[in-house]
Amino acid sequence: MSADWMLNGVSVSADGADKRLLLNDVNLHFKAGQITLLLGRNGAGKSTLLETMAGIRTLQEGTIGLGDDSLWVSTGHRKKLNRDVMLRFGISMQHAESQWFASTVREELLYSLKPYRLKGEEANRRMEYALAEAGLATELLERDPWTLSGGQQRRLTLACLLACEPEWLLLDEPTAGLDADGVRRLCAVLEAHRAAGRGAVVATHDLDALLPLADAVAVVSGGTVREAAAAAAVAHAAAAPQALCALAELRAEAALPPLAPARSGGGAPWPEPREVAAVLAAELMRPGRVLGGAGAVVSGKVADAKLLTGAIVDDIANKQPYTGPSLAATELLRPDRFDPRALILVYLVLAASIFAQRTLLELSLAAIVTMMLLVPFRTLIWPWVRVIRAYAVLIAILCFIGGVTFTPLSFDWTKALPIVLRLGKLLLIMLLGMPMLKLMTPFRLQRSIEQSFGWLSRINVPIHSFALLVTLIFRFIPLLTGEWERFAKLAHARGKAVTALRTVPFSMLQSVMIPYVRSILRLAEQMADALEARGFGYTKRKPTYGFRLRFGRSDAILFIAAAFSSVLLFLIASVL
Ligand SMILES: Nc1ncnc2c1ncn2[C@@H]1O[C@H](COP(=O)(O)OP(=O)(O)OP(=O)(O)O)[C@@H](O)[C@H]1O
Repeated sequence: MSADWMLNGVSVSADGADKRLLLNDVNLHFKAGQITLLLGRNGAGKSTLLETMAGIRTLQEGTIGLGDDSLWVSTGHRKKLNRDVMLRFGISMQHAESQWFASTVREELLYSLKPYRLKGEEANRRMEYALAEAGLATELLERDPWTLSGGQQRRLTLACLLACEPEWLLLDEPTAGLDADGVRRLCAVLEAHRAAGRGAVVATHDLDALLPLADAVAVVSGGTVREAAAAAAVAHAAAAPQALCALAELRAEAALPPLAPARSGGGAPWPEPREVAAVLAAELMRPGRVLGGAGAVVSGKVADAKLLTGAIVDDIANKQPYTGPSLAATELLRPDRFDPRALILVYLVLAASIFAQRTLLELSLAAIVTMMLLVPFRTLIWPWVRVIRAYAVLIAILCFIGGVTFTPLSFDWTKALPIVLRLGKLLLIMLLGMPMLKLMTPFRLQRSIEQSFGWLSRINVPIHSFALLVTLIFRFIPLLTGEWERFAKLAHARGKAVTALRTVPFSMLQSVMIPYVRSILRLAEQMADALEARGFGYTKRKPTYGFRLRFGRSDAILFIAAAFSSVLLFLIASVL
């Protein structure tokens, strides 16, 4: 029998610019020997919850434990993942393809098994067993996972998990893309897993397939989780005694009307699903009330179960207050809010005035003006904090090296000052550029170049090629970093790495570099195909654009604010 998962006061925020809370004060107890379903609308936070349990997301607050062991352990002032806990569970992520990087199915399976340090024979036995359980032929072992069908890839994710024989299965949408046989196999695997005293947490929308299996259901909504029922929120025909028991419990509490006269031709004591759903929703909303025991029941038909669960989820979700950033702030940070031409003009104007500053006082004033202009966009700068800090340290070191004299030992400030001025100006210009990357998409940037300088093509200036090149560079930088983050995620989820999240451990670098380059080339190919489909690269045919940029009111306001600040800085520089 394995141990229970305990989540206490778990909060997680987004990695991105707005840092909004994705999970807020989640308290959950997943029991070993049970299958718990995570239900909720799209975007409710189910995947986030699973990834948090798997240690792929940093905890803002709270603790996660498997039995007596913590997922995160303190080492000095830092927290580190607990490898022992990592080895006890397996996670399959929502999109099967997001977890591939090896060139064959065999290598993928071996990669999952690597942290368990098994002997060759045992590893082979596990691979064969896992493939058979997932219903994949051994001939597929030498195939590239990317060339498998969607359903086969989903089966392979299951095989990768089963090969490791984990105590806990964390599954995100495991039935997506599976055929009927695949679903049957998955259910059989889950039932066997439970029978062995092990546990599973499954995020799903597929109630038809998985609700009949579930022991417990938790409803995720707006980043919080309510235990809809300690036992399955819905029981199927096979669990009728348990279901009847729960129904009786509700009746005993007068939450449901007493046994109704038998319905037409029937004799079944089931109330209408909608009736039960309404009662349950009311019960769940009652302060301090969480349904205990068997919780709630509905007719043996799973279709009815859907109605009930849908009603609960909708009801809870509708009562969640909106906790994201203010709409005005979100609006301002939208990548299509400003015309890229306005942003580039603003940048050039401000950069010129920063370059014109000559003294430390002038530079300080330029810094104040820059900071004031950046306040509304500050959340777009947070992700760069480490880079900024590293650059500031570099300035300090270079200043020290430039200013220090050894005969006699002293510090000559006049020598250090030019370094501060030059690198300080660069820092301010760099800060101004950081939000730009998020405020315009590569495609809009390309449009802006073509719209403004398209006329040059009439005199044979290759402006379209230049615009395309700029777009590709802009698009490729996030692609490189995004792909690296995916590899770091894999290193933690499948490689069981315990280094800081978003980093690949040194020991794994060698095995990751070639797949990384291969993956980038594959993405580049996909991108080239997409561009070609839009008509790029054909000189005789105009590409399809779909929109035309317009210099609007908000662009004008931004430009006026920047121009005013710039003139002010030039004036100060000439007066001082
Ligand atoms: N890295 C991130 N940065 C910002 N927001 C994020 C990030 N990851 C997830 N989110 C947001 O968190 C919310 C929850 O996402 P999650 O993928 O957990 O939902 P879900 O319940 O699994 O949805 P679905 O049923 O569609 O799979 C969504 O609003 C999503 O946009």
